[in-house]
Amino acid sequence: MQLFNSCCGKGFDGKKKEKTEPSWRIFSLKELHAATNSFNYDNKLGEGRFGSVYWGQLWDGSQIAVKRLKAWSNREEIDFAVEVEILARIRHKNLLSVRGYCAEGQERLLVYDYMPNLSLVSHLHGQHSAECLLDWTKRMKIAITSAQAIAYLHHHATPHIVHGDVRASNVLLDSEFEARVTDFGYGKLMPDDAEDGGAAKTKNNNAYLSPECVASGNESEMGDVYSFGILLLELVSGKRPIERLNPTTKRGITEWVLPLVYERKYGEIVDQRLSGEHVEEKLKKFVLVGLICAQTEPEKRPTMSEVVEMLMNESKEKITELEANPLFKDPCNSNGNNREQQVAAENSDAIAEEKDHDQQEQE
Ligand SMILES: Nc1ncnc2c1ncn2[C@@H]1O[C@H](COP(=O)(O)OP(=O)(O)OP(=O)(O)O)[C@@H](O)[C@H]1O
Repeated sequence: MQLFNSCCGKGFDGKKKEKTEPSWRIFSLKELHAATNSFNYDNKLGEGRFGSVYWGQLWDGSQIAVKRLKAWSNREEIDFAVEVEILARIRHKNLLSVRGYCAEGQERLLVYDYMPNLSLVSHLHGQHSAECLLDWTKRMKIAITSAQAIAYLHHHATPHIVHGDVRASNVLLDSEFEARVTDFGYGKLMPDDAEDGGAAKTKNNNAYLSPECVASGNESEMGDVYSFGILLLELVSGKRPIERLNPTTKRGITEWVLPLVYERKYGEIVDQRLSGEHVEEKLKKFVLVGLICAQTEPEKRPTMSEVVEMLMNESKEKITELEANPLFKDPCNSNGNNREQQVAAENSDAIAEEKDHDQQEQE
């Protein structure tokens, strides 16, 4: 606890913080009760696996989102404090880091800045989806900035952090529709004995989870890359990561996108709500990068830094290079080509036979 008190009112790194960046601190339960109208139902923003999130307003007028964790029981308090401190140290303009916490009695609460444009999922599939506020330019910006945030976690944060839960509901949007990736590093923070621990996570997170992560239950950087690939395809197409085709059949987004890429039908992949405002070359690049990230074999996936580089690279040669990846060659079509060659060969044999036959008749 000493650790936290010594940090109150200052950034951890001791550098002068910008005015817009609120300082880290411990909140009292009383203060959070006052801010959220005693966790009133009307203040509730939603509910995740680890608890409910409430909108609140502090005495200085600033708006916060308070995550009230459930099932906090047996762990030592210092574990919570230490883990929260580690996460709160991680600062990047496209990450939504925890702003403070409250640990009183059985209550454990995490405090964040309130994001007025809520989550990406609410714009793609939820309450804001009909308004279509996310135009093509905003989507590209969200893709690049969320990739940068995850790359920062993987390659620059100390310690390096595996997000472990990359998905559209964890990409929040600020007033400028800039991405703020949140809920990173929860694997360590959340208690092992939480009533809906690992199993529920695997179940709920299924659509974004890499095959190796489903098999082993272990999170990894390559697993984050896979999840990001799914997120990218979702962002471009506006489709859910898994679609139910009928009561018994489901289809993953890659299963739908890949055949369209084989036929180079990118225009059928893009979200039809965007009514043609996309740039063809950029659309192609985002789709190809999404699929390259969401490959089954983890060793074939790029790192998140490479993903950022690919998304930002404007050269046409790079797109041609991406498109030449064997992943985008239709295995059936190559059989089809063989078949075409076979049919052509059979036809030329038949023509030759016909010629022979004609010649014989003339003789
Ligand atoms: N800082 C915030 N500002 C605005 N809305 C928020 C904020 N944090 C969370 N929310 C909203 O609160 C709801 C619950 O969030 P929470 O992170 O608990 O769950 P989730 O991300 O939907 O699911 P999971 O916990 O399974 O990852 C979501 O709809 C989310 O958009």
